[in-house]
Amino acid sequence: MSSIISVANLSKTYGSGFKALKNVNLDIQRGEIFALLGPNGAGKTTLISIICGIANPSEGKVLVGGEDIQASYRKARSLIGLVPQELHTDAFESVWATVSFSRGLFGKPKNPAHIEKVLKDLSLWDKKDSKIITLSGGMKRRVMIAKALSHEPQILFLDEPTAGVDVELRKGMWEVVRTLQQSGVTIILTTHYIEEAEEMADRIGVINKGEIVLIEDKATLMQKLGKKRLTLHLQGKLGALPESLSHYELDLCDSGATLIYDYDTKGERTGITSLLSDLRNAGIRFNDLDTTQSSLEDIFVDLVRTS
Ligand SMILES: Nc1ncnc2c1ncn2[C@@H]1O[C@H](COP(=O)(O)OP(=O)(O)OP(=O)(O)O)[C@@H](O)[C@H]1O
Repeated sequence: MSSIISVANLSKTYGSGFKALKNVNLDIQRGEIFALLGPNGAGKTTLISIICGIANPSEGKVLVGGEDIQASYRKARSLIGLVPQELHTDAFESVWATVSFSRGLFGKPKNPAHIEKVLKDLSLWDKKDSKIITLSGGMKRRVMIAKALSHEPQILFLDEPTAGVDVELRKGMWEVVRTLQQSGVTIILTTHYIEEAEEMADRIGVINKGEIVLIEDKATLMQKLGKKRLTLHLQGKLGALPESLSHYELDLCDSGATLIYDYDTKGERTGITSLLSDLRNAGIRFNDLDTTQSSLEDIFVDLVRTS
């Protein structure tokens, strides 16, 4: 895959002197769904605003489809559809008029067939003549997506697409996003919901305090999540591990009172049975044991705490 967005050494300092982005480097691949995770105030909206040409960078460069977002603003911007966090539409206009008007803003000639396809893809076709004010919250969100797609962009930004939305509606939205990806659109979404990133994304990026602290394929991340930890609370303290256990990757902690063994739940063998038998043979006894599994949430919380 080739990159459709390339962000290099991007920094943003607001007028107040606040540094909202610090040397961000990020490439978005054509056709992928990329989820940008981060706590409140991490810089997600600032990053999206700069890529979409709404805010200016203090330093660095952004290319969209090979076009510089500042030097070739109109060309670069026409490749992007943006669905902002806040829903703002003219309450008394019809769905059809609202979506068609958005296309006009990009200077594109009328194309009723495209607007019809977008409304059908988003299950809004039977609402095309309804006034926005009469729609449910979920439908209004879909109108916002239809507006963003009206000028046939190659890239769609969804800023917190399911914030404050109930579970049913969130799942419906995921379906919509998948359909859009299948139609060839590259999607970048920001979210607070780890579950959403886990469910939707091909790659996940984590931003904290203006810095990208992780970018990883979801599959690789999930593999890391397949690890489990067995903790054995020993009866007596152990000075060192006996030679007979040296082929296990064990950690002796708590001044020799706890033994830790990490294993792969997806591996062919976990090694637990033989470890327990070798421990018995070595005369090492324990009072208790527990197992824990790390989740994307743990990784996220850890990253955000330590960075
Ligand atoms: N115009 C501005 N002037 C000064 N500081 C700003 C401005 N806009 C945003 N900030 C600050 O920059 C930081 C990043 O804000 P941003 O909105 O990008 O975060 P976010 O990750 O999108 O947060 P949220 O998840 O809450 O939407 C915040 O501390 C915010 O207060």
